[in-house]
Amino acid sequence: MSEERSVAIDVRDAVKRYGDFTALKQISVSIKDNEFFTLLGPSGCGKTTLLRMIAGFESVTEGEIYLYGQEIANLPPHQRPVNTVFQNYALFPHMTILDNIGFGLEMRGSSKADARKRAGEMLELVQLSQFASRKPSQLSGGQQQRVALARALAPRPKALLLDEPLSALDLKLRKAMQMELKHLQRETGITFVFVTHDQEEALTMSDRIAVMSAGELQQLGEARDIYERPRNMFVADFIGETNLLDVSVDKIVNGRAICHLGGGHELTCNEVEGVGVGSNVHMSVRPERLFISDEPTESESLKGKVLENIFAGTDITTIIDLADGPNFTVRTSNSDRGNKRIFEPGNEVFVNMELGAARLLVD
Ligand SMILES: Nc1ncnc2c1ncn2[C@@H]1O[C@H](COP(=O)(O)OP(=O)(O)OP(=O)(O)O)[C@@H](O)[C@H]1O
Repeated sequence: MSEERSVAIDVRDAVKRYGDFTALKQISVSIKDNEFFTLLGPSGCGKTTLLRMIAGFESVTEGEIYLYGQEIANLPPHQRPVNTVFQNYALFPHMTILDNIGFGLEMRGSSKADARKRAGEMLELVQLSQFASRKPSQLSGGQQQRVALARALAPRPKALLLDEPLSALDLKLRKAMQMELKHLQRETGITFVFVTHDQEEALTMSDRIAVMSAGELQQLGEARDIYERPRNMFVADFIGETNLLDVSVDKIVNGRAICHLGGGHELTCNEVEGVGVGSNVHMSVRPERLFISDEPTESESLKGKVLENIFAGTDITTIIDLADGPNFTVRTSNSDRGNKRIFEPGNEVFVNMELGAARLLVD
């Protein structure tokens, strides 16, 4: 992703209070032009509130929001250069698909002819031209969602705000729509701000992700960075699966922290500012970054015993018990199984990982 992109939406120290309750605590994020940006977090973390503040459906208690350089506190929703797609589509049931898209354009001052022309183009974009004269109830859930997208894109917003737009769809359709949305964003070059509580969806679709919990920003970065270098316990645990262990820092050598896991086992982790020798902290290592062997194969190697194997189609999950230490979950892909021995319960083995796979977490 190019770094020169200009800032589309700039949220500066935004606070949202509902009476005594603080739903957002000083959030700052800069969303770039043409970016697929995701607000990710569990239910109640404040992501919808932030999206609604950008859209203009909620006031900002403190702080500022700039859209393309313009402070928008006093701008009503319909005057902001953004449009929103809601979870429940909110299509007009008595209107045809074409009219559903054209209606909003006419409300904004387009002539009937222009509105119909633009609506037709939008239906083509979402590949629903053949359904132009149907009513929403005559379409599937996925098709209705595409109509909602076409309608939101029709007035040429600079940014599209999407509030859990795929959550009403079944898993298969949802996966297909994830790809479609991603393509649509690339094709139109419009900034997408996408809200979801589904970490896999966020990782699949986003250029960058802001992970939120309890009204606070936990980490902001590219999908891969967030997955591979989670900053804290919350992010490591919320995104993907991980081995989350209690460790104590024994030594700091050349910018690396040598950590004790119990039972005499040691691992080398990254050094973290503010975490000194003697600190009791948490460590995360992803199951797919671990390899099992009967001899140590990497500099980071821990001795243990296989407890069980769980077959899950594409991969096998193995639980390894370190003598007097914690358990590790190891994921071995089935695709390269020919090259890898599958160890049986009771086998004495080593759990190996590259230097850098184990990450210390700040809290
Ligand atoms: N109008 C309101 N009055 C009082 N509290 C509110 C109001 N709207 C939202 N909240 C609270 O603010 C917090 C954040 O809500 P928000 O809808 O932004 O969460 P969310 O992360 O989008 O969750 P979900 O995924 O469940 O939609 C929640 O605790 C919610 O109860």
